[in-house]
Amino acid sequence: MSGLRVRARLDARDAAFDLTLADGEVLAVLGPNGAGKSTLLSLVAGLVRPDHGTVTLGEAVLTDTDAGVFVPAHARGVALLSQRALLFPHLSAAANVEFAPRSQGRGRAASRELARRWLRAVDAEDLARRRPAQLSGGQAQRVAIARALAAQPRVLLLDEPMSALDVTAAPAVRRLLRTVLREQGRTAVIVTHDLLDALALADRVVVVERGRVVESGSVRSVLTSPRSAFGARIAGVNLLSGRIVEHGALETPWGTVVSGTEETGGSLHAGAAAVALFRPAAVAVHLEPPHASPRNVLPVTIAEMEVHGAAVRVRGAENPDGSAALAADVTAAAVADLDLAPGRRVYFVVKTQEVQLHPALPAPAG
Ligand SMILES: Nc1ncnc2c1ncn2[C@@H]1O[C@H](COP(=O)(O)OP(=O)(O)OP(=O)(O)O)[C@@H](O)[C@H]1O
Repeated sequence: MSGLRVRARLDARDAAFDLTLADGEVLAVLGPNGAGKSTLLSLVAGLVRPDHGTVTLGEAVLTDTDAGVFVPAHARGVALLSQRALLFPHLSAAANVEFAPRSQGRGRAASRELARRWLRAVDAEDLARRRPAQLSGGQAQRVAIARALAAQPRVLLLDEPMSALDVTAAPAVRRLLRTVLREQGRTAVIVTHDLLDALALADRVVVVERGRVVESGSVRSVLTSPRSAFGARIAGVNLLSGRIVEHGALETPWGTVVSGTEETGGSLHAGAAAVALFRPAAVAVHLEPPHASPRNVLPVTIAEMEVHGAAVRVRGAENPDGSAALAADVTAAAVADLDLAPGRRVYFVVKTQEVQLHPALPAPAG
């Protein structure tokens, strides 16, 4: 047996999980509030004991209720990173990172060297002497990532690691996590509310509802053919699939070219299979194509309109490849001003910086 396997029931929280994770796989866990996502991480981390079941990591049995096995959290080879960097407030950043190897019995000099290496890896070397109170949220989270990695965990668990960061700090942490998770081939489980994070960071996604895994597959498959209520709700993101034709530009099979920004640091080369994602709220609807650049102008025939929260969601006809129609969220005033109605030919206009380009993911595993 390799990888992580969880088969556990926790009755007090009405949770019953059965899932496996291959070595080197990154799994994103999505689901509504209170669905049991954190509970799943707690079961793996050894923070809660299931009423019944097993948690295994490769050959190691971490939990086995029948056999009376429950390896304590610190001895599991599992690191948990939460929303807020839980650094020791009285220790410097460097001492926080050193703590992990020290508590595993490494010598002082070796621990110090490891801490330096990991702080450098998260681009926080110059913060080494600062106390947590002197760090911004994003800086503290980078130090917390260094501390988690310095423990050399076999599995990294991340509980909404970007949700407490402001919008300016989140991209750097997301880029760092992308390096840590995707390029270093780590085994990891990331709980997130953000589908775009799932897409940027994970190989596979599971949707958790009421303490159960209700859907599992590639992020794209969950996006394009959701089978759970939550999957359908989160699929409210526009997605176009195609190939990169030049840096920062994707062409769909029917010849539409969309420009966007790549958060992955320029790894998408011409010919690469990719997806472009943008939120309906980022789309403006025009009756004539605007001339201002840099903007994407997508001709659309309105198929339907529906009230969507405080906005009106305007949906185009299905794309030529049968993928979900593009959607725009506009104000009711705009609907009236532009006289929008089904059948009308309009232009969906979206700024380049609102479009995220990502590599297309491989087919779902299992
Ligand atoms: N420490 C706890 N003790 C008892 N019940 C808990 C505890 N933590 C969570 N629960 C309950 O377990 C259920 C699952 O909660 P959990 O925190 O795992 O959900 P979640 O999917 O992580 O939610 P959120 O997205 O809101 O963080 C909820 O009904 C919650 O009230």
